[in-house]
Parts: sequence; C-alpha cells; structure tokens
Amino acid sequence: MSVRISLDRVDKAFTNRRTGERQQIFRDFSLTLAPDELVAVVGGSGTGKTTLMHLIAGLERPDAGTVSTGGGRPRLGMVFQQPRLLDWTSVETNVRLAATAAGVDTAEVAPILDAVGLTDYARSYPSVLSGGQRQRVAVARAFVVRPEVLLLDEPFSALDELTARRLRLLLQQLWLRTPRTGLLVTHNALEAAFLADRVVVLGGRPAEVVGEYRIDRPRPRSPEDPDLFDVHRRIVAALT
Ligand SMILES: Nc1ncnc2c1ncn2[C@@H]1O[C@H](COP(=O)(O)OP(=O)(O)OP(=O)(O)O)[C@@H](O)[C@H]1O
Repeated sequence: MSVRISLDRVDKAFTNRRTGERQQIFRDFSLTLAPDELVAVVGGSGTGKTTLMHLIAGLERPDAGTVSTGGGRPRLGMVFQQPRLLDWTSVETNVRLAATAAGVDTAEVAPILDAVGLTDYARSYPSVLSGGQRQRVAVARAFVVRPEVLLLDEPFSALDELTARRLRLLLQQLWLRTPRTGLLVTHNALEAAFLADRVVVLGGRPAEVVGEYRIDRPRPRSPEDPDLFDVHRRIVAALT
C-alpha cells in the first residue's frame, strides 16, 4: 500500500530540561509527503528534523494539529545513525527477529541479506563486522519488514565517505525495487539531492520551510551527476 503522510498545522513544543524554558519547535507547520515520495529534510542543528520524524513515527504527539499516515498505522522501517543491532546474536537472527516482530514471512530474510551483500556473514555476530557492514544489517532489518513508510535519520553520517557512498547506492537500488513513502533526515545536502524526490530545508524557530527543491533526475542516478551538484549548491545556499 502506498501511504500519504500529512502534517497539518502542527504545533510542538518542548521544555528545556536545563533552563525550564519552553521551546516552540513547530508552530502551524504543514508538510505533505505524496505516496511513494522520498523527501529529504536538511537544516541546522536543533531545527526539529528528528522531531518531525518522531511525529511521523508516532513517537511524539503534536500539541495541536494532526499527523496522518494514510488512515491506519503503516508498517515502518527505520534506520538510525547507529545500527542499534543485537550484539548477542547473529546477523541473520537480527534481521529475522525484525521480520517476525512485524509479522512478515521469514523467507524474506535470505533475499534481503543477499541484496545488501551479507549472505556470507549471515552467521556472524555484529562485533566482527565493519561499521559499513553493520549499517547494511540495519538497512536489511528496515527493508525486511516490507515497510510502507521508511524513516532514515542520518543513516550514513557515522560512516567514512566511501562507505557512505556505497550505502547510498545500495539504498537507491532497494528503493528502485520497491518505492515507498520515505523521510530522510541528513546534514549532507549532496546525499539529499542524490536520494530524494524533493529536498526540504528547515530553518528558524519555530521551524519553517526555507527552501524546497524538487529533484527530477531519473533513477538510477549517478553520484557524479553534475545536475545534482547544482541542486546541492542551491541547498547549501538556502542553509547558509
Ligand atoms: N524529548 C525532548 N525533550 C526536550 N527537548 C527536546 C526533546 N526532543 C527534542 N528536543 C529539543 O528540540 C529541539 C529540536 O530537536 P531535534 O532533535 O528535532 O533537532 P534536529 O534538527 O534533529 O537536530 P540535529 O541536527 O542536531 O540532530 C532541540 O533543541 C532539542 O533539544
């Protein structure tokens, strides 16, 4: 099922634990993600990108306004900056447990491990894997549940550039196989331009959309595409 995500006139505030001050992160904030659209959100530190993701995931509730994810509770696949694997068990079991928890056939596990290039490591424990391999397990775990919504919170920012680049290409490949509605939070404007259908730049407090770029380049895209560098420059200009 393709899911439309809508935030409609959302307010969200937090109380700063140190100062006791109220921080209004969003006021009257609206954003829609079309079915199967991958939207990247970039913006300065503390603008509310992760909060936006938490609102969509249902981990935070808006103070006012509505967050709708297509009527029901869509199946979520999430990838974070750190892989957050279970260290006491194998790669295969890490992915299988995610499938079981989501009620998905565990026959999906082997193909997804193959797709992320980890078949030979299925029985290995996370501790023997490189950082890039661990993040591949996290990507497999997110995709094995056949997510209707994919939430990616700085998924590659802890990796060295070459590894990150490989994983971006992998993500593009998996996305092309089965597009789904997704939100990518990143500090990397080039990553945003490479992966997304649309890049939203958040700024200010309360946060506002200070720039929006539709990326019409056909997929599969090349990380060397000069048009993407062009968009990247414009995003960086909006950020600064
Ligand atoms: N549960 C919470 N309780 C109190 N304050 C919070 C909570 N969650 C977020 N905040 C505050 O809300 C603001 C926005 O946080 P958020 O993590 O959404 O920003 P961000 O844009 O993702 O930042 P970064 O790029 O640094 O990760 C920050 O000032 C943060 O301290």
